[in-house]
Amino acid sequence: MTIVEFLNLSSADLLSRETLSVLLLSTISLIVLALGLNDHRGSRAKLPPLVKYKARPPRVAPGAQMLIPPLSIAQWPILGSTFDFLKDQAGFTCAAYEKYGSVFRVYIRGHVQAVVGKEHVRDIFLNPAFNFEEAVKDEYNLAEMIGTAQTRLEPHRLLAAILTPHVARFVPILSGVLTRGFDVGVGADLAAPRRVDNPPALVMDVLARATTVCFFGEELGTNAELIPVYQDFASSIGHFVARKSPMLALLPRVAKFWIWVKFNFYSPTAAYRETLLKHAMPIVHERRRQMAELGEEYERPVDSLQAYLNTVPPDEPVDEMELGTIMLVLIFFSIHTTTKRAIVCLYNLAKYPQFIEALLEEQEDVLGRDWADGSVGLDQLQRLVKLDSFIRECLRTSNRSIALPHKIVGMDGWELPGGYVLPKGTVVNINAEDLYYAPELQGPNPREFNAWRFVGTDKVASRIGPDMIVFGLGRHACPGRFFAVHELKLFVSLILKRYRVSFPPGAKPGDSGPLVFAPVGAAP
Ligand code: HEM
Repeated sequence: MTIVEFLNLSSADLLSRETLSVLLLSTISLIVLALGLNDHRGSRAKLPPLVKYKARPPRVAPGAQMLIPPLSIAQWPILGSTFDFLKDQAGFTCAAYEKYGSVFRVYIRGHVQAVVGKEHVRDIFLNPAFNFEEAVKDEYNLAEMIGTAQTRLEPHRLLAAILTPHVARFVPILSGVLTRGFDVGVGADLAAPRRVDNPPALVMDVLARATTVCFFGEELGTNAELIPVYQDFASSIGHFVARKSPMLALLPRVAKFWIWVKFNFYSPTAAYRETLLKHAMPIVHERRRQMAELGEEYERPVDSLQAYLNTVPPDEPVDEMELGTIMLVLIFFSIHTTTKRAIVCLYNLAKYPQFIEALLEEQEDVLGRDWADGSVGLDQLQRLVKLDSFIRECLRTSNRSIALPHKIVGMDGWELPGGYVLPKGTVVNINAEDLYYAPELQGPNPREFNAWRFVGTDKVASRIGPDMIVFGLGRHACPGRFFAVHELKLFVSLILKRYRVSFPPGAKPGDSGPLVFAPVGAAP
């Protein structure tokens, strides 16, 4: 939620059950605050910008100064710098960097947290002393929220078994379903330009169907009762994870308690799982019946659901809790993440039309003209190098400024240049501005959107490294990134093939708002 959205909350929002409940919890929290029992060590009175660290001194090399890094500007009680940060994330982060250097602390969204520059990325992602799950556990327990805590499922291993090996076979399926999605969402035989008022909703609809057809097959992927589950599950969890309510955003302890109450007494996850299973189980039974009856003769569907069923011994029943959770895991990690980046690609096509001609030329050279029906293959997608660079540039330029928190768990204190020490338990974020706009990592003029920035380099869109952490890095790096990039490539290719996207007359080019889809040939 931006500050503008916060200030524009209607009285209905303010009187909503959630806000009122949170207000009550907030009052309790304020009393706790007043008693000094919280850990918001951000107020000026308690923590001057640069202090000697005294309590529980961490182990440091002999002679090293024991300094914790400075706390950034504009501190308010409880709010810290939250609103300044939300108002202009990039400006706030760059100003703090300018003032304090590569390591500083911020007091945002109810926590004092550290922010470090690009030179520390490897440490944070590759050193097991830093832990992502522990960082977010202060606020919520994702495994409990999406249900994996009640099963033996490990998302990384799961995808290695039921998604990654099948990605090549999903490519033609994706192109077919995406084509149909655009037929419905924008129009199959568009004769004149059409204004789309809510492009993000269109993108979500098109991608949710395409993704879930690959995961669960045609019938479940296009099931009208399940489409809202695919679209809403992640945001229903994200509402809590991102702490969208202003009260939740500012009071992490209250938020944690609220999430605990919500997920222990009226878990939305259980309801979503039940709806999924209601539709999935008859299909599962039918597939297993045919597997048993026809054996090798059975033409097994190409989807992740079938890949999972192949692992269940024929004489054992399918564990419904496990299957339902697998479906939720796939939905949770894939749809919103990919949709968000597809929306960025869409608006960038409208903002930077100068790149379109070359993208189209490449498309016709590599794919020919009649590929959209599902005849495209993975090898062809891999030859779309200009498109790949365009997508990586979209990924590079669309990140949160302070991102990917990890908690120091495996050492008493982390020593940094300048004599600073971050004690065990500190949550450390990456300064994404420093990383994504450093010429030594990204090439010349990093603030400029250059679609061909990565052409002729080995930096493909799915390649992670200390210069690209949009998919994380190290042990927990996103296992769905190859699938996601293929999907983005097909999504952009289809738009290029069929439409010219622009902002409505008089509208300022930006990252949101209505767009005009003109059929190719009728473009202005
Ligand atoms: C553009 C789209 C996507 C983005 C930006 C993205 C980003 C991320 C990030 C940042 C992480 C955390 C990495 C870390 O902790 O180091 C992650 C983890 C994960 N992603 Fe993605 N992701 C995307 C698409 C997908 C898709 C399509 C799937 C397929 C289901 C997927 C499945 C997962 C899973 C299962 C994890 C957890 C891995 C673990 O905990 O070991 N993601 N993703």
